[in-house]
Amino acid sequence: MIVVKVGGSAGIDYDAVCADLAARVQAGERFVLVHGGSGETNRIAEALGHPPRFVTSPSGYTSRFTDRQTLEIFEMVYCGKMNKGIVERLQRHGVNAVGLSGLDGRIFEGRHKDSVRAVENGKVKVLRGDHTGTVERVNTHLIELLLDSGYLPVLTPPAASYEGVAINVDGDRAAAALATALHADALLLLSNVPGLLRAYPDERSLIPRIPAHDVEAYLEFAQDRMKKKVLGAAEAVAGGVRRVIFGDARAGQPISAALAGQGTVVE
Ligand SMILES: Nc1ncnc2c1ncn2[C@@H]1O[C@H](COP(=O)(O)OP(=O)(O)OP(=O)(O)O)[C@@H](O)[C@H]1O
Repeated sequence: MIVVKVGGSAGIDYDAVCADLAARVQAGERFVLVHGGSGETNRIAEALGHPPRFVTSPSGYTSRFTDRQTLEIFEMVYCGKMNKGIVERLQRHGVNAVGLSGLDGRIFEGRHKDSVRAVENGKVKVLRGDHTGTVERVNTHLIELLLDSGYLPVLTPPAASYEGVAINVDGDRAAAALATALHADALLLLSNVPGLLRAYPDERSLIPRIPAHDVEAYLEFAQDRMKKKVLGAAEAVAGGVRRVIFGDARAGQPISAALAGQGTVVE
């Protein structure tokens, strides 16, 4: 079983990802796909007159401040346009994909964090009305039912809070929790970069290997949103996933290339 998370940044080639995935599914491999949608969400939020707001925590992590209106735009894009676009591509390749959010069947569950500490103009502020959280529990029953019946699950945030409220969660860390819960052999985190770069954005500075016991030491190379990927990788290996690969989803056969060892391999 392999969990693939494909991001939502500009430049990702979903046709390439879906064609590669379909061929491998048809050859008999088991996959679950998780996806993001940040680039398109930013674009649509701007167009709807409710531009995105990113906040940076005192420890340096960047996240989307998700008020109710942002959550609804987020759902339109992630669960609607992005999810159905991927399901449609897979269906065209003859794979019976089923698109679900973490809310559906409570696949992804976690605590709702209503307030966030953010550094703005050098000062720490507490912002309320945030619909975010972190996946703490993965309910795999529905996914296993689908897999056992020959469907390919295509999952996306948001998650469900314990009270049943939709919460925006990081897709990379959700995929890491999923890979752990499913005892996956590998977790692929595919995005619009060749892997983890030592000197971002210089693509020649790709870090090819990271020892599994030392992932957190590599957080220093990751800026802003890449930090969550490195954290997700650390969580997955701590959860028993033997291999995590940061791979390139911009062209070619992104899944096969990552499984062949291209990108940054954590093991
Ligand atoms: N050291 C680094 N190596 C590689 N990329 C980095 C590094 N530091 C920061 N980045 C940035 O991290 C980005 C990838 O993270 P991001 O969360 O934007 O992608 P995603 O997974 O495609 O999106 P989504 O949130 O929609 O799932 C890259 O596009 C790059 O700009």
